[in-house]
Amino acid sequence: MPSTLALAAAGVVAAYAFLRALAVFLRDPREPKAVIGTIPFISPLIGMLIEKGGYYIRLRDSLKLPIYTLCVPGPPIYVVNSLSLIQRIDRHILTVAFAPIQVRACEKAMGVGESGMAKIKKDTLPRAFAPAAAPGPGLDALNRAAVGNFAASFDKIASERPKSVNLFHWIRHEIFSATMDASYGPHNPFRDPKNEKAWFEFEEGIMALLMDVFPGVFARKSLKALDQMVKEFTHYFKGDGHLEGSLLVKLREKHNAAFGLDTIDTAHCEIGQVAGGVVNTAPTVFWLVWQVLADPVVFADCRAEVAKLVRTDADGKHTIDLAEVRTECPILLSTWQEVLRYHGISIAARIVQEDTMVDDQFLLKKGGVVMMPNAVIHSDQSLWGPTVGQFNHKRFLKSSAKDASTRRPAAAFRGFGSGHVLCPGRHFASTEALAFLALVLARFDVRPVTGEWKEPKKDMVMDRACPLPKTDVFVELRPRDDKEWRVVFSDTRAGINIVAEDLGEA
Ligand code: HEM
Repeated sequence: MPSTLALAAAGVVAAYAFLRALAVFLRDPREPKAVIGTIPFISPLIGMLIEKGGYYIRLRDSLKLPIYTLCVPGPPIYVVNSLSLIQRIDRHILTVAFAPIQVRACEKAMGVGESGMAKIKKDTLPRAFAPAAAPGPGLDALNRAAVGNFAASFDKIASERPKSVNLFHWIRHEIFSATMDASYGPHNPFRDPKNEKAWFEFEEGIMALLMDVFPGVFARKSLKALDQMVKEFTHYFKGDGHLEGSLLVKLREKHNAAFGLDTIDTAHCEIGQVAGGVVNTAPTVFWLVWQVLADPVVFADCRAEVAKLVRTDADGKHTIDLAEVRTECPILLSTWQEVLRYHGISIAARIVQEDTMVDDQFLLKKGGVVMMPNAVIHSDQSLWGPTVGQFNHKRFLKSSAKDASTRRPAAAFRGFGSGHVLCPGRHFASTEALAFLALVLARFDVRPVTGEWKEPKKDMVMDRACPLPKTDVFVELRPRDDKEWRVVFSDTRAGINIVAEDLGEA
């Protein structure tokens, strides 16, 4: 009689053989090579959940493949490692599409109702606000309002001298309140701290809502916060608050109405716009500020550049025009771009709409998910040269172009996406980030409370452009002088051109 142990062992072996065979036989041989892992279907899932963005770097280094298939329960996931292959996949706009991701976000994360979803699924979503965020008067007005918000907040902090803050929480609050005020104007619902609190509660559960696995259990707080914010936005739009808001919000409302969405669905959709406006900017600005403050060389270069923007009257009053960060601060700009390259972890995801052959070489099957992790491209030595692993704040300076050790091919920089999915908020966010940094450097001496700058561990979350800090960094903000500061933002109608498409190199 076989022992229970032997029976159990035989069962495990049979189950293993079955799963492995399933993983192999369910595939078409023309699909990219499969990663099955030690436990078929489960190992890749565990890698994705535990290592998050770091998993794809590890697989890139161990597999050395241009593209591979992660065999997980459900549709296959195709992960792309090669920049040239990404560019070729990008051409299949209709069959390897971004729109289904947006549709899923509307339904699962923003909670748009049935009738709204029927309209959204039928037609493609309008890219309503791109003109308001492109270089021009609309963008200038938006950045001017955000900068005005920073200036008022910095005056207040200076009066509370010296003030200790949790660096990430402080930056997240400043970016959030400036961006919301600039977007929604005097009736901005987030001026009420209870709504700002609701936003941060919602934000934590976005991934759980998108995954749609028992959201009532795993994202309960987020769903409650969503309800509260939808009520506030419904009130905002019904009361015509948007008519006093930015061009951005006015255009969005107009397009939603033309699209046939009612006020409640518009309020739901607006939650996605808030997410677009802040979830990536806050952590990216955190790493920018961290990188500049923690490295004495970067700090000295950036502060010297900002000092040139400050004009001081005979009575000691300072004036700074923060529109000049776009045109007069090449080192700040290069540092920003290097932060997006070095720390960036965005993953561009697309859904395969019908079987698609890429270059007669790789089959992407209908229903599959294509993932293109930026960190994989941004850390590829064959693209960036031997210094790829180093943070070099001058990498993107025009004068560094001749330095063979710091290559920087324009198309390999994917911090704001590329091709037909290019971030429309890139000029706004870049200007906002540099203006914030310039103001910190001009107005405060910032010291870590522990006496030393220690890099926080990174949470490589999959729904942000940069990692979230896992540990707190407390700093003391000490005003550099007692003088009055006049912060302005002149109309220059300039943009911040760092992606290949803006540089005319795409
Ligand atoms: C540092 C800040 C930001 C970063 C790093 C960032 C990054 C990105 C990236 C990488 C993509 C492409 C995603 C993909 O290929 O799947 C994207 C798309 C997008 N971003 Fe941003 N973003 C930032 C700020 C903003 C802001 C401030 C807004 C809105 C005002 C915004 C709105 C959007 C929208 C709507 C899309 C989708 C574009 C489309 O439909 O084609 N982003 N962003």
